Amino acid sequence: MANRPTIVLLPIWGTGHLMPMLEAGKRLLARGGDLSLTVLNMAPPTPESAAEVTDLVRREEAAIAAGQADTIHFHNLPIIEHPPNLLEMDDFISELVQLHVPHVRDAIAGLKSPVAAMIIDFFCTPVLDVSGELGIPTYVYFAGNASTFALLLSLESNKGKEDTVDVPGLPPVPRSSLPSPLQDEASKSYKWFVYHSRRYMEATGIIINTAAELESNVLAAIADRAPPIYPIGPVLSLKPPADEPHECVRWLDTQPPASVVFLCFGSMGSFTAAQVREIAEGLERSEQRFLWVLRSPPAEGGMHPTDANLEELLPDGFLERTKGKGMVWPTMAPQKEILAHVAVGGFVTHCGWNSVLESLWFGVPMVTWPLYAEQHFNAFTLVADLGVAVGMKMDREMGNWVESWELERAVKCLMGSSEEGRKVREKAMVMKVACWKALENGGSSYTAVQRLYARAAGGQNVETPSTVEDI
Ligand SMILES: O=c1ccn([C@@H]2O[C@H](COP(=O)(O)OP(=O)(O)O[C@H]3O[C@H](CO)[C@@H](O)[C@H](O)[C@H]3O)[C@@H](O)[C@H]2O)c(=O)[nH]1
Repeated sequence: MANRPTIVLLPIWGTGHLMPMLEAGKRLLARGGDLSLTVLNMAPPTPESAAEVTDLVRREEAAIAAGQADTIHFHNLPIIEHPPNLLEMDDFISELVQLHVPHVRDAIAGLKSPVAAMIIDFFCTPVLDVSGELGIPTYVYFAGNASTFALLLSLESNKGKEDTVDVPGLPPVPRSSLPSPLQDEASKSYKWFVYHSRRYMEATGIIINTAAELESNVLAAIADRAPPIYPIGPVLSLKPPADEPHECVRWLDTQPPASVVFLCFGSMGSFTAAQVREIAEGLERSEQRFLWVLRSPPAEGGMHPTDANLEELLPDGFLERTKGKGMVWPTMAPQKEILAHVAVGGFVTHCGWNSVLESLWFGVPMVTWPLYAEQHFNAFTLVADLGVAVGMKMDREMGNWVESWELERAVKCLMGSSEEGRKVREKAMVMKVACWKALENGGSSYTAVQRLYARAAGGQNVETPSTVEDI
């Protein structure tokens, strides 16, 4: 049907942002109603991220053709000249979004369908000018967790604080755990985040990829300081297992239950050759079984990690000595399938929020190795608040350097018989149950999607609890 009302999604590129927003949109569609989604795609700034987005859109379009025809439309925004690549990543994204504002206005004006609502990425707040002008209810989609949202809301009240900062619902947060852009209050990135956090207040609602049970203290503490919050997660894009299992999965099939520690560092994580050697030594000494996704730093001028040359990087004889007990995989791996495998007992992660949710979904406890973005802050909350991870000592000034003995200690602690490891494993299982329940019919996230649908799409006959405590 050509003119059914549409919900416009405005994601930024990158798997960690685009996929969860699309999945959230699909959850709204799944609630029925005569509704479609229109995804406005900004041109990604690098060939790698462009390939990633093209691939994703192609797969989605194939799926739509196979059954969901006519409900999701992809609309490419015009290619614009990028701001200089020398900017910090967060500045770059915010400035790029700002340059897109007139094109978003034109794209919406050109739509044949009436726009019921917009859902925009949390970097896209300049677009609130357009939705305000056109009178379109607009929701901010927060792809990170509620704790990070609460941190952004409290930026200005924490200005000038030296050792720790106060985030509603959390224990005092050491400044050293703040995301890098928020450590320097004079920086442009910091100012951009203050800008975004002020503009969140103009949104019709805030959708967060979390479950009420995961971050109940934080959600309760910010309920009256923000527009209505919809914790609808975990929003994961889980696919049925491939017909032909991946090589990593086949290798896991040969390992005992809960015996393997999995190491993987997101879409952008990579290490220097010296750090790779340190990891190898730590893993070998830990005597734990492992599956290690190892990627090398980006090529000059690039932003994405490259495939690793294992022969060059790993210590002499490492692969031979760890044969049968360890596997090193030199490129992206199917992380969700791996975390779902019964042989996996622990996860050394960069603490990207999607990776954390995927780990909790499968009840896998973690060791934290944050690298960039808000990951140091996530690591703090995973250890100090949620209790689902073992922390590691690292030198942030030295590119998040971790000594081999520290990795050895943390991995043994997570996988072995220590009291700390036992508690962390137990808590991860509790969170797994909470996450699954949240998505069940009547669960907290299920109900939050109902509330959102009722408001954003004008759905009928749905229960509408009015506060976070109600869900
Ligand atoms: O070899 C790999 C590596 C990654 N993934 C997947 O890629 C996604 C990675 O997402 P995430 O863990 O969130 O990491 P980033 O891609 O680094 O995500 C960015 O966006 C997140 C959400 O805002 C933030 O929490 C992160 O800090 C930020 O870096 C996950 O679904 C992984 O399963 C794979 O499947 N295979």
